[in-house]
Amino acid sequence: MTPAEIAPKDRLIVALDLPSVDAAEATINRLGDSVTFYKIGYRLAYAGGLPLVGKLADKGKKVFLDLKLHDIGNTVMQGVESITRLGATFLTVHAYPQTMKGAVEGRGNSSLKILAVTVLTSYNEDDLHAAGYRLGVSELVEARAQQAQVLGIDGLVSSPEEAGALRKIVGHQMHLVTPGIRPAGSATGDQKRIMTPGRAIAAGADYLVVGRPIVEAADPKAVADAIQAEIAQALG
Ligand SMILES: O=C(O)c1cc(=O)[nH]c(=O)n1[C@@H]1O[C@H](COP(=O)(O)O)[C@@H](O)[C@H]1O
Repeated sequence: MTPAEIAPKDRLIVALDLPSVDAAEATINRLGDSVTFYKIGYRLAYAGGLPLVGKLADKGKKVFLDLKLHDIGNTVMQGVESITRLGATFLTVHAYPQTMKGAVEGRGNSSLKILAVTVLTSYNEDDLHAAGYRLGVSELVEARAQQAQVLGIDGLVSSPEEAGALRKIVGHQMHLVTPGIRPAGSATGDQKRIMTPGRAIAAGADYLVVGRPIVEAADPKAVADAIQAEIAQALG
């Protein structure tokens, strides 16, 4: 599917960063038909949430399984091979060459798409430096994107701040998935490289990942609907 073919509604991915399967199912029910794409990450996956991947897929929803794998290549390959049977659409790995190579091998010809996390959206230049990196944020994001493309990775996770530059590097061959989304006026939390939904879409993002602004809202559906409207408006 080319980016232009992704329906505006399907571009919002709601991060179900909730403490239990019951809490996740309550949020999914409140969001109803508004939301078609969910992300399951550490918090829910390690709280018994993995079977929810298949359950949501059976209901016609798409699932982004955000496990951010990183290990020796063989272990990543075997883990991803197991994950291909869960019914997820996207799976994250960290954008290290051995890890990405293992993930692509493990994914094989299955329908699972591998997303490489370039530089986490909670990191700025100082955080990268403290972690021992020589490159700045944009240089490291772009270098990793180039490696990911050569290795056959399906998509990239970055902040929307890098989406424009990434689009120039990878064209429309790879999905660009951007967390670090904050509707105007909402709390930033630990995110450092952020944009509003409309600006992220205008910058070239295909999919927006939104967690706390929706799942911690008094009315999650109202916030999700407003973000969907902002996405549709930005797409014109
Ligand atoms: O891979 C991710 O989804 C991810 C990558 C990244 O660089 N930054 C990032 O925030 N995420 C995830 O995206 C979600 C963002 O959540 P909120 O900050 O609550 O909107 C969380 O589930 C993060 O784990």
